[in-house]
Amino acid sequence: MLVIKFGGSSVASSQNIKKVKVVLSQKKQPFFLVVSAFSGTTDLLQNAAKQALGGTDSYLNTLDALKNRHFLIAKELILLENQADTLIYIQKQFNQLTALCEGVFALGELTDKTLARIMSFGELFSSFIIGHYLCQEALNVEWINSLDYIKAEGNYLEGELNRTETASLIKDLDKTRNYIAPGFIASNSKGEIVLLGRGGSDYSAAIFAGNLNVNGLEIWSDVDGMLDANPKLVKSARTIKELSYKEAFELSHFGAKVLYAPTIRPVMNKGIPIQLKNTFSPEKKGTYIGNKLKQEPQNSVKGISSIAGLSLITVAGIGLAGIKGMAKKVFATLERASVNVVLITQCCSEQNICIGVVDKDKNQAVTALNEAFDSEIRKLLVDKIIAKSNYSVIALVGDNMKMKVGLSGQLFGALGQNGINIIAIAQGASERNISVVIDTKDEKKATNVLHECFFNTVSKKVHLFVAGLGNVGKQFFKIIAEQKATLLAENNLDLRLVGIANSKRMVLDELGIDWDQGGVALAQGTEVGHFSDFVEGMKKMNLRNSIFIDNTASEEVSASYLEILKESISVITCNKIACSSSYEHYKGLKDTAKKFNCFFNYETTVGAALPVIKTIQDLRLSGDKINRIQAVLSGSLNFIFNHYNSSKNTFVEIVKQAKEEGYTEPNPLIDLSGIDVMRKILILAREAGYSLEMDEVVANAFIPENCLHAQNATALFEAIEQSESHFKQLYEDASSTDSKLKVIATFEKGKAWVGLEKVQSSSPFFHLEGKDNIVSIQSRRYPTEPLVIKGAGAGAELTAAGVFADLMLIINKSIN
Ligand SMILES: NC(=O)C1=CN([C@@H]2O[C@H](COP(=O)(O)OP(=O)(O)OC[C@H]3O[C@@H](n4cnc5c(N)ncnc54)[C@H](O)[C@@H]3O)[C@@H](O)[C@H]2O)C=CC1
Ligand SMILES: N[C@@H](CC=O)C(=O)O
Repeated sequence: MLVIKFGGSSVASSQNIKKVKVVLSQKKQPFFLVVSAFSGTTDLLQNAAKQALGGTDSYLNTLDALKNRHFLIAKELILLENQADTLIYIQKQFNQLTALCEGVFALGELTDKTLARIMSFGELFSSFIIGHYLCQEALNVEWINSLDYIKAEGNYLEGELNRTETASLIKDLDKTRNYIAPGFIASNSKGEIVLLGRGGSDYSAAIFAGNLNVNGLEIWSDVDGMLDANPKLVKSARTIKELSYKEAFELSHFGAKVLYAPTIRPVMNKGIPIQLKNTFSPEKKGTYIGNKLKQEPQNSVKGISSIAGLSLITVAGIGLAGIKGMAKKVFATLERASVNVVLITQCCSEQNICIGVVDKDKNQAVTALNEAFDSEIRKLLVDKIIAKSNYSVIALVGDNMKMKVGLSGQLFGALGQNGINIIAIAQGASERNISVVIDTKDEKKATNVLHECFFNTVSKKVHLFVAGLGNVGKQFFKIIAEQKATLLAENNLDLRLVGIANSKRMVLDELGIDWDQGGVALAQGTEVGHFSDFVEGMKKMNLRNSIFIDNTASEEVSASYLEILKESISVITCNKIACSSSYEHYKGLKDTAKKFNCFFNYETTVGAALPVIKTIQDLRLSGDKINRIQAVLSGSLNFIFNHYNSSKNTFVEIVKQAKEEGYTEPNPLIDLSGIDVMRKILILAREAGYSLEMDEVVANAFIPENCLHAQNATALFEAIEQSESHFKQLYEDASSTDSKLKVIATFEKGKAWVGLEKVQSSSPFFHLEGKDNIVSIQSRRYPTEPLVIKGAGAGAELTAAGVFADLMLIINKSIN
């Protein structure tokens, strides 16, 4: 014999009940069928009772709607000539139900005993209707009333099973016949109705299964089995194929609603396997729970469960340390107050015991504890006891977690990397469950982080927020659009664009924006008042593995890094403003990134994609000391002076060309004035370990005053045009001595300076072609022959590639 239980959604309509019949008719052995109420019925019955208690007659409408639904389903399933018995039964039961609600209405009183009676009708209706239908379909089932077989005592809404009496009542049932019985309901020794708790139909089925010692228990619902995480939180949650009883218990206890936790014990004791199946996809295997696990689990962690609505109560104080019986007093007090303890932690100093309870119990628990410890509180041995709410518990579950070294480290590391604070930790000696308490606002993020961390078949999502869709920004989008599929296939990485902003608009979309359509999405985005709107949106989304990328030249955007890093969101930038702002701010950004377990990468601020900053950092890390840096750091200025020939073209033509080719800053005055190079040498000096400020960098401007004061690019071009003779003079002075003009930045002995110099063919800078940069570093290890980095140092595509490299560096360090 099999015991088979169908949940509320499986019997929600006549069509669904027909599917149930198909499943049953394929069974090759007798079955004992347990059904839930048609979905939503128990809630409506409870509502009707509460409406009646509230003194409004709206309960009558609720009951009417329920009656009509039950009549309708019965009429759709049962042939006209067979309907009478069923309809009469339903009508009689509804008469009783209505009378009960009228009593509640008249008395203004609703006891648990009455509520249990009212809520018991759903399963009685459903089992009776389905039983008659199955008989009509020749499945030959006998309807029995669970009230006559399952005995429970105590709380009317969540009774405690009387095992002995239940066993003696069930044992005489005939295992060669088919039965149907209502789930959820039992009766006590006085014959009153007692419920088995919400979800109790699973438990009813397990009680029948255990006592009849059947071959198996099947639990059919509208999901494919037990998932490895809550699918409402984790879209990539997958069905677990097999679980031990204990694993299933841990998972169902901690929130996996597909199986009511008490269900496991009655069948586990007899070694009866449980199969979780989907009524709407019966071909799927579902989840097997039992002793005979066929597959060696690949992952030590089988599932991640979570429950919200937890309050933490801390009993703390010097009076707790070393005094025997304090813990006993805490738990005895909570037991007397009927408070269920979800989680306990105590540190070895014994100065505090932290208890997790569900929110609804917190006031009761706090009052009881404060009363019990009144004398200790008065003597200041124990602090006044308070509860803090809005917490969630997340648990990793798996039998094979035992003795797995490093697992907790992985758990804490993954959460820490995403800025998720762990408030309390609990791990049993069985090591089957490690639970952490976190703020509920982080529950979804944490569950996803852990799911990606412990189930390596799931692709890892990286959430990207990008500011700037200009020259560099567009190239960056293009690179990702081209690389996305390869990254997914080869690196299991899903780079998801969840936010874009430019100076005018922004879009935020957790589901992801197409990398090919960034511009289109942005054009339809909302207008941005201030960049802080975008930052607020990022914070609110609170997504795991978040990275912000600044492809702008904006001061406003760069001013937001600190706030972003404090959210544990890494920052990548090619914008030089933040790194060349005050030393204190620059240092603060680096320190904040470390403190909040994230990264601040800005390799492209010097030499575009050339590995200049990384090289200096590595030299220092390995103990080298930088003594001197001499460099050509402006791609655009090198391009301009390499291409300007006063007899063939004008200076303004070349500057315009440099801008068009994407080498200059959005405002080319930043290049021509020397500011861009000053910023760069300042950044390099700081990376070399010197706390220099921008106003300490000495620069000799080579453009005339009228150019220096131009307000925008157009005005600048006009001013340059008017000053052609100045530039011609510069050119001729250099070429008359076979020299070339180079803007050279130098850092030496704690000082930095920038200037236009005439270099001769003997100089290593003489042959620097096109838009190239060169950085020559002298250090303790490279005292005479410098370490030289040379190559193209400007261009949107190269810079975007450098930004992408910074992104992959972060992903490789933190996510993979
Ligand atoms: N072109 C190159 O070779 C290199 C450029 N860079 C840096 O790349 C950055 C970007 O340069 P380009 O792409 O040429 O500039 P661009 O002017 O073409 O694009 C700038 C983008 O930033 C957006 N933006 C401006 N203010 C904003 C704000 N307040 N909020 C949001 N978005 C804002 C603009 O709407 C635009 O989409 C600059 O900081 C530059 O120094 C760094 C290394 C090399
Ligand atoms: N405008 C810059 C671009 C790179 O930082 C330059 O000319 O080098």
